[in-house]
Amino acid sequence: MDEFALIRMLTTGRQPDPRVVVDVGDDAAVVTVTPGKQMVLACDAMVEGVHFRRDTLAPEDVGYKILAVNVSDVAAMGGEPRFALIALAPDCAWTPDELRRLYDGLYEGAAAWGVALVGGDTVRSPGGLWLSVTVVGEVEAGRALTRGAARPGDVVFVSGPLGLSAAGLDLLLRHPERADRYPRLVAAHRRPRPRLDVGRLCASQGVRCALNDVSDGLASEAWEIAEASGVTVRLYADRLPVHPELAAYCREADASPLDWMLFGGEDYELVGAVSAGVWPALARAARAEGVALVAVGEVVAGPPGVVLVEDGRERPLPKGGYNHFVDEGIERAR
Ligand SMILES: Nc1ncnc2c1ncn2[C@@H]1O[C@H](COP(=O)(O)OP(=O)(O)OP(=O)(O)O)[C@@H](O)[C@H]1O
Ligand SMILES: Cc1ncc(C[n+]2csc(CCOP(=O)(O)O)c2C)c(N)n1
Ligand SMILES: [Mg+2]
Ligand SMILES: [Mg+2]
Ligand SMILES: [Mg+2]
Repeated sequence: MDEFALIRMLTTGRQPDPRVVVDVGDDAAVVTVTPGKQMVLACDAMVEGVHFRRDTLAPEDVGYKILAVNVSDVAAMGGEPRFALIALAPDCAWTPDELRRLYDGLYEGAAAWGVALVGGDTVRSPGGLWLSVTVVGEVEAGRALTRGAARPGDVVFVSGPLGLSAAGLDLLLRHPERADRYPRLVAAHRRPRPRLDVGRLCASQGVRCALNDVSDGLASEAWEIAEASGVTVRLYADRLPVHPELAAYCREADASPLDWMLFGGEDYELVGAVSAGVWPALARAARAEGVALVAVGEVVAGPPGVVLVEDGRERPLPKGGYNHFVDEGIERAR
């Protein structure tokens, strides 16, 4: 199948979207934006062998996940996703049918999150699949939630349990025969759920709120907030919500839930900070929508960084977590 036939196969047969003025098929897409809103733009890539392997994600999961991780960044700004472009570079081991299945996952996510896929690029990779999505979202002017908005006295919260995706990956790589026993761990890894509900809730309160999505691990994302805000973030180990499946798998695998919760990554939950005065109303508003925000720490004045309180003792937490060049050796090779 040649390049043009492949693009046609992957992109035809969709319902027209009234927001899209010029769709796939021209030099660029043209779309309608909402007057008075600001655009939110994010771009995240996934690479075979780095973000997934053929035995950890099915083609449908790869398509779903590349959109989910991009939508998650829009959620972390308090925005709503609208449009997406995808650059796709398969090697010759990927069949047209597998790429079609990848697009099935992509379109499933697009329908779930209100995203119109308006274009992309298709090139050949010399080895392994590489793909990158650019997502365009919108937020009410002046309402975007940044990493730099945390202040001493704030409550630090998370939108749900952490460490599930990393434990799910460990399970899929080391004990695939046990995967059926841990459906939540596997789902967290293969089908992350971007927290648009939480991002929108935080933005709708009209209050100062720092927000970040957890892609590299809670420790790393809390560090990002601490550095951008010029504050110290204090986390309490015993306040981090431990999912029962994570606890059960850790008992079986003789692993530490805390390590996965702090450093595992790919959670795509949100971590935020709001003033202690605002926190009860935010938590109540979330509960009314069926969302359990969990207070896991506080912001204090001090050098930018993160500290962890465990068994009554406080210690500095390194900016550990997933880091492409540290893990893959560029940093070490210097
Ligand atoms: N090659 C690049 N050129 C320009 N800007 C970049 C580049 N790579 C990343 N950025 C920008 O750097 C900032 C941080 O990017 P980063 O990828 O760390 O955040 P993230 O997407 O939230 O995290 P993750 O990729 O782990 O999900 C973003 O503003 C991003 O757009
Ligand atoms: C096969 C395989 N090995 C390792 C991992 C773990 N992993 C890869 S990238 C990343 C952080 C998020 O990516 P980014 O920072 O690029 O957004 C994590 C935790 C995986 N998913 N699959
Ligand atoms: Mg990124
Ligand atoms: Mg992010
Ligand atoms: Mg990252």
